[in-house]
Amino acid sequence: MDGEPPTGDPTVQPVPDSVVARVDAADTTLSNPKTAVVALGSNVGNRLETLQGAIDALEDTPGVRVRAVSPVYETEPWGVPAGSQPSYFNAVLLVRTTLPPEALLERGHAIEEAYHRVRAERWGPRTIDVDIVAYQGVRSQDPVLTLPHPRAHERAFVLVPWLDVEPAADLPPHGPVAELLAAVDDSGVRRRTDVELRLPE
Ligand SMILES: Nc1ncnc2c1ncn2[C@@H]1O[C@H](COP(=O)(O)OP(=O)(O)OP(=O)(O)O)[C@@H](O)[C@H]1O
Ligand SMILES: Nc1nc2c(c(=O)[nH]1)N=C(CO)CN2
Repeated sequence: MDGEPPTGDPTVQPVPDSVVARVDAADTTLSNPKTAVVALGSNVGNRLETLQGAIDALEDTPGVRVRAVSPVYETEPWGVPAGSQPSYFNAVLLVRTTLPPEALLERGHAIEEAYHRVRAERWGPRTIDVDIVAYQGVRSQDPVLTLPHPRAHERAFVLVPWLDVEPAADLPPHGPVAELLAAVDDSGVRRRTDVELRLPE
């Protein structure tokens, strides 16, 4: 018959090159997880339970594995007048993920919503804050997702727990986290040895 493919199976259509390229690119992402640094903070409600809930929710996300969880630090609110807010619990996680950075941020926002975080004022009190501190070598100036996080280098409440889980950490373009830490005031960052966050099984 006219037009019959030479292979003999008339149902097999050739796959366009553009589709093959897209599928191959997706496969590379899936088999090539990246490391991201995620900072958590909470200063409203049961801070420890909320941080643990956020860790568990991240672990339950397809394409995300929580690899390391820092100790818990009780920290003085940064960027607001002294005494105007309750103290925070802060922690930092290392995650391995096949999600692109934007999808990881979206997941962080969904977790914030699940904890009824209210965005009323800049740096206002919150049940949970999920920040992407860094995503394996990615640099972005996009205000929706700036990478690395544009204020991480000046925040002892991020640098101290980050160094715990990654002693050789580096924060481009600022430099080694250990050196950055030496340059900031960490007097308001106290380790809470009486409480602990669990790495999900
Ligand atoms: N690396 C990042 N991690 C998380 N959010 C980011 C990042 N870069 C940009 N953003 C954007 O910042 C916006 C405000 O975030 P959020 O309300 O958590 O700020 P904040 O925690 O009060 O302050 P800060 O950004 O100083 O930590 C978010 O809607 C998000 O799109
Ligand atoms: N101690 C402390 N201060 C903050 C924190 C935080 O997590 N911990 N988060 C802020 C906005 O992201 C602003 N100030």
